[in-house]
Amino acid sequence: MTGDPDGMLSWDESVFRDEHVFEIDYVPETFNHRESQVESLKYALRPAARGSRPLNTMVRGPPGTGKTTAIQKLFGELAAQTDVQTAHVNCQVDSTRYAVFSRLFERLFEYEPPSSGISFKKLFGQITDRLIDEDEVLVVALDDVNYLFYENEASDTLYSMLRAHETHSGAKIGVIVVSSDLGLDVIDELDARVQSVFRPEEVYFPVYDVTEIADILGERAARGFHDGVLDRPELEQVAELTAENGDLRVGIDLLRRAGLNAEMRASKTIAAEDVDSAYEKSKFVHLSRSLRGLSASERALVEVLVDHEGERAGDVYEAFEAETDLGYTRYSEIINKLDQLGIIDAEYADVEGRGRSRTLTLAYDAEAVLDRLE
Ligand SMILES: Nc1ncnc2c1ncn2[C@@H]1O[C@H](COP(=O)(O)OP(=O)(O)OP(=O)(O)O)[C@@H](O)[C@H]1O
Repeated sequence: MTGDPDGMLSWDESVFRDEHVFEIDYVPETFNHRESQVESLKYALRPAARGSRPLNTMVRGPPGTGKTTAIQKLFGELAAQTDVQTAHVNCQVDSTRYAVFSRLFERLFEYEPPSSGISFKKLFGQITDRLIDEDEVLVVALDDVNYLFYENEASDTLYSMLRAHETHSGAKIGVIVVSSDLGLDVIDELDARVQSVFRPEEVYFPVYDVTEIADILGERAARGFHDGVLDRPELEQVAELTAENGDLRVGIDLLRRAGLNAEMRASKTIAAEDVDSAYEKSKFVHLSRSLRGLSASERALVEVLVDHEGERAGDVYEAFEAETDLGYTRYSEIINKLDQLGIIDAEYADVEGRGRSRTLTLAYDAEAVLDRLE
């Protein structure tokens, strides 16, 4: 970087060489520290490259541990080197069986199924016919599959997919289910009829340790910042804060925000204070992501809770009903989902004279939640 020697940025300078590398959808060039997981996935997928049905796989691990990235990388390789069809479905967005299969249709045919709505049976038939006619193998990654469980759609979705080769002879579909909800026992929560046909290979993605985090983020910083912008002590500071949370996304967001903070001070280098103040926002990346996927009524409950923290579920319901007109059953389902997502805590407590009742609290600072709902 050129400029005056006092370490100040001039108007036409930036600490960023390429800010895009800090964005959420950026697929990194190098993907270290996940060698054994990638090997296991390759082993499961290898039959597909030979034209056979791949082994079904269950990928588990906390948020931000590289699960999606590993699959994207392997799908990219399959697309470049084989005829295998791959489909990555984000179940946070497509959270019903119909939506999932619409996405598969779109992937294979390169246009959306008719919006007038065709029956599931027909949609499914068109997908399998296509695979049989073209003699293609399809690998489906159901990413964030926990969302299908929250909507009670997981068993139906998997059952159709796993039995495709029986119901439509010759259709070869393999599935990779990906869950970052460690409280969810995927197999246990499926219906018995699904359990009897689903014996997946298991691949676990543990959190990265602080050394691995520093290595990965150091590499990202070298691509994203100009030389000399981020020194070792600040990189280590970022790595330690990230390790506290375990989600690599926190670290990537932290790098970008710390860079912006340095620029705000017109400084050519990131200082410890830039990292500290960035962390006040970056530590909430997970919350932001969870909130983004919520429906209007789910958001409404979060909003109601901001004013009714710590109250009993029955009392909170009155305020919720006034906002949404929804019944108690749906209300209970929403509580369960928000609890599983870690946005709220719903804990049973004994209430005098009224038996056991759930008390609802936000799992995060109310102000941080409100900021991110807007
Ligand atoms: N080994 C790695 N090398 C480089 N970047 C990585 C690595 N692992 C993860 N990342 C980056 O961290 C971020 C989160 O990774 P990813 O989305 O793959 O996590 P995930 O485990 O799928 O998370 P979630 O369960 O929340 O969906 C991504 O931006 C990705 O680029």
